[in-house]
Amino acid sequence: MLKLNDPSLLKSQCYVDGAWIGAGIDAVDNPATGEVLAKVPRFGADETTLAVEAASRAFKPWAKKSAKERSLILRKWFDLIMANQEDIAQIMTAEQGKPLAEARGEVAYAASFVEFYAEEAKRIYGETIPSPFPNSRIIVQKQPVGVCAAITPWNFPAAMITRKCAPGLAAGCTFVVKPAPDTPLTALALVELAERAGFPAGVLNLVTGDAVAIGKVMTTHPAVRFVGFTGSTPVGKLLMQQAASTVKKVGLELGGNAPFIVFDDADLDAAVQGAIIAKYRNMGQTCVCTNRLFVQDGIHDEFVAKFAGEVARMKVGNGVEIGVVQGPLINERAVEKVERHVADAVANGAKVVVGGHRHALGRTFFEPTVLSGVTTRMLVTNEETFGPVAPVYRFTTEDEVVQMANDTPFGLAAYFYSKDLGRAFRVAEELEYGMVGINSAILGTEVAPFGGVKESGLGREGSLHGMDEFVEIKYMLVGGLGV
Ligand SMILES: NC(=O)C1=CN([C@@H]2O[C@H](COP(=O)(O)OP(=O)(O)OC[C@H]3O[C@@H](n4cnc5c(N)ncnc54)[C@H](OP(=O)(O)O)[C@@H]3O)[C@@H](O)[C@H]2O)C=CC1
Ligand SMILES: O=C(O)CCCC(=O)O
Repeated sequence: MLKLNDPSLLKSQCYVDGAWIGAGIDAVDNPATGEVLAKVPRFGADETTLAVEAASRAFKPWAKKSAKERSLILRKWFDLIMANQEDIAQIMTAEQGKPLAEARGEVAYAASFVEFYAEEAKRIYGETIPSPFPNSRIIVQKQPVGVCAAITPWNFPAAMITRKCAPGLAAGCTFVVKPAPDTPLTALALVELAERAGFPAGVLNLVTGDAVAIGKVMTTHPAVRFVGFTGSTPVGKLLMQQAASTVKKVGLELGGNAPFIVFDDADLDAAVQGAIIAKYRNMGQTCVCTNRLFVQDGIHDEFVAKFAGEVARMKVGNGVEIGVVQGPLINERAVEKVERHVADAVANGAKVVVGGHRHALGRTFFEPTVLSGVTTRMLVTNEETFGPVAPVYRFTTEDEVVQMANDTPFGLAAYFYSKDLGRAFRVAEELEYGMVGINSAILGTEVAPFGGVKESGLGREGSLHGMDEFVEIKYMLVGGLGV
């Protein structure tokens, strides 16, 4: 059972127009134990329409508040999230599976977006442009887009919500959020803290339930002006199509197929540590986790031996246990996908260096795995595995590896290790990705623009640029001034 300092953070109702509503129907379970943690409502089109209407009524008064007033409420939300960091982390590990240390880190990461955009709320500046017409002025003003919808995944149950909502709320938008069915409890705890922080009724609403029905309302209701989604590319494409019917803005953070390249001249130990982080964070279940490791001939065997040695030492178990660095995968479907990818690679000639099977703990646990001798004919090359499997490819030249790295419809994150400064700029500029880690395996921070190119998505989250999605630019030409 979950033991929280503040048990009232564990909610099992949805939040619409400032009220907690709905009966608990859909079970949320702990992927490590199978224990049912709570049941949440199964809402559909009708309740989502009510939530959109509430957000629509709340929009004008919220947008008319001064930037400083909105900023202060966001700041209070940040303070409350950090004051309850431990409870939210416990809820997150229980429903999502990531080790407690990672969950605490995600809560702080989630809060950082709220803090950052509380500050940015006061800096949504306009422009004045020298007018080509006599006696006139040109003024450009930024205004909030209106009601926004956010559909979020289970792998980052807190950060994907705040990374979308904080800039929008700061700009004066209102929200309807649909969290993933595996992880609604973290989201509900955040909303409970938002209520305590003082967001007026209707400004932030959350519904759980039938994804297709909820998504349909979010993408077709004329009052919704922006739809933000993080998840798989096929669902992102569907939402984009649906949103076209009323020409909504869309922000999409979709799948990745991140390359991690180690050149002969790399710092070997740093590259091994980087590969561990880039591959096994959240059990390989992040869109920026590396899906393909390319290692140059001269350093290949040494890298594989050191890397596999580290991976073999990883402790697997329930994320609340001390020393555990690899928890369960989100569900058995995810384990089956990982098994399919490993079996396909082995059938086509790859060698299992370490791992390769379901873990002795059973059900949702999979052994952290390293495969060598991987070729581009295998499933792991073309599909996001989203699990703890590191396929290692051998390469010879820089041109060859850049071509292999770019040979995918995806373009979210890429990483490479090299001490050659010329190569660093050359390769970074050639990689067709929205984000590139150079001798670094961590990219996410509230101060930098997170997002992809090609089929990995549209728009950016975080940083100054993350605000662009939530504002419309209005140009005013003021004539007849006589000056
Ligand atoms: N970019 C990323 O961070 C993520 C990528 N993925 C990738 O996707 C694969 C599958 O994972 P999965 O969880 O099924 O991802 P999905 O894209 O199916 O789910 C993400 C979110 O979208 C919702 N959703 C699904 N279909 C619709 C719809 N028609 N309308 C509105 N919302 C919808 C889901 O709700 P519901 O579950 O109720 O359908 C969930 O909240 C993973 O293996 C991974 O490769 C997954 C998660 C995050
Ligand atoms: O997997 C995702 O969609 C979010 C990545 C988390 C991050 O590093 O910001």
